Amino acid sequence: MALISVRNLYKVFGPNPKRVFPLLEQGKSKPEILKRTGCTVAINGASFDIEKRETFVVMGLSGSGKSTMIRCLNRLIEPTRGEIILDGQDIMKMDKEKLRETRRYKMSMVFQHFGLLPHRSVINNVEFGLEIGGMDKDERQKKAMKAIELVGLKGFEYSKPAQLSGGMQQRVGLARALANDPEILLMDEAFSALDPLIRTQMQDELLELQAKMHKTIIFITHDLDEALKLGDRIVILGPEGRVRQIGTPEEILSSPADDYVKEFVQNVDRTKVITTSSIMKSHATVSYPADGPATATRIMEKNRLNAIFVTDSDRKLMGLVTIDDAAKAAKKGQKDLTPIIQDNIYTTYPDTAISDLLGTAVTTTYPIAVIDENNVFHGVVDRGAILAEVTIGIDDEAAPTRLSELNGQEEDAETRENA
Ligand SMILES: Nc1ncnc2c1ncn2[C@@H]1O[C@H](COP(=O)(O)OP(=O)(O)OP(=O)(O)O)[C@@H](O)[C@H]1O
Repeated sequence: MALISVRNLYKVFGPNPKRVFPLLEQGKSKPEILKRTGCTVAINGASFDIEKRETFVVMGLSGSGKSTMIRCLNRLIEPTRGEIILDGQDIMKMDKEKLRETRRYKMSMVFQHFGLLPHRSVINNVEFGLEIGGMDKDERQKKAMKAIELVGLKGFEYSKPAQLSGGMQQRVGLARALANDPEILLMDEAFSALDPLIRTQMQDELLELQAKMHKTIIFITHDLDEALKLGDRIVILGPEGRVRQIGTPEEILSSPADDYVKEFVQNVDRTKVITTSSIMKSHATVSYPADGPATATRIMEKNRLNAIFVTDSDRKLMGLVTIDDAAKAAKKGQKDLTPIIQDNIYTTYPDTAISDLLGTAVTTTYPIAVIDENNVFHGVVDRGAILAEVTIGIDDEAAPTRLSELNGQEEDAETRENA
């Protein structure tokens, strides 16, 4: 079951927002509705599920409703209509006390501009929420220290925010959100105010932290690269506050739902996002010690292969034999594959980005074997599939031309001139 389930969520800002719904049903646009009613449709019928422990990115251009969306999830902004179910409980129906408890213990927020109290030290900032919640001093300081260590700020606990760089201030913001160990982190453009280098570093650190913490993270950004890097799944909001697509980075890049998303993603370097698993193919193997050179030769001939991978009885990859070696060994009557197994072959993992395979792809003669962390063989990626991914979307106007075509064109020109 999803941790958070959002159904038909609407937020309309302005006087008497309910009168906007008939206009929405008639398909009136956001600017038209604003003109006619003075109301702004910020979220227009959004539905999605957020799974436990995933990083769910809400992505869209300025004004598409991202901040409104994340604030509706904890009702910092009161939705106009819809349902938000958190762990089986309807947030829309919670009374003030229950809502306060949910905000305090279940979800914490990290803001773009850090939101730190300037006169308080790092540790006092981090423990602030716990203090408000009435936790005693020893316990809250212990929790705050743990969070400070987690974000790599040990040694700075008694500094004031103004003494820290932007990246460090945002670490304090993150530590403050983590201090009460909430299940859900709401991060609103949390890295957008940082210099590009620091921003990249914080993204990497968040990925590392998340690998240890396994929180459910809802991360808002207007930056597609950031969304693709951090998101397990991404929801793309259109300018009219509608959900345009929900999917993994690979799904969004490979099959954009409409022209809006297509335009969004067209300049992204796909090879950095698409991973080996999406272009992996199955490949014939022989099993050691059951199969010998004669079987290997037969399978290669049947499948028109010049080499075949060898696995042990647990499908662990041992190496590869070529058809020449296998045929020679079979002719000599050898039964054992061992002397002809080559183990100087290339391997990769299912989650490796295709861009990391390019160098190998142009040098190796054989497909690259895809294995998991236990060395179990899953399939192969070949040069053709890698190049196909790299060349998608490349404008081929200046591509090489066949010599015969060039000659043909000259002949045509001559014929025209003579005519
Ligand atoms: N308090 C408000 N009153 C009226 N309109 C609002 C209010 N807050 C947001 N809006 C409008 O709602 C729409 C969505 O705004 P929102 O801030 O959620 O978008 P966003 O995607 O987060 O944009 P940005 O990245 O610029 O913050 C916009 O058209 C905005 O002008």
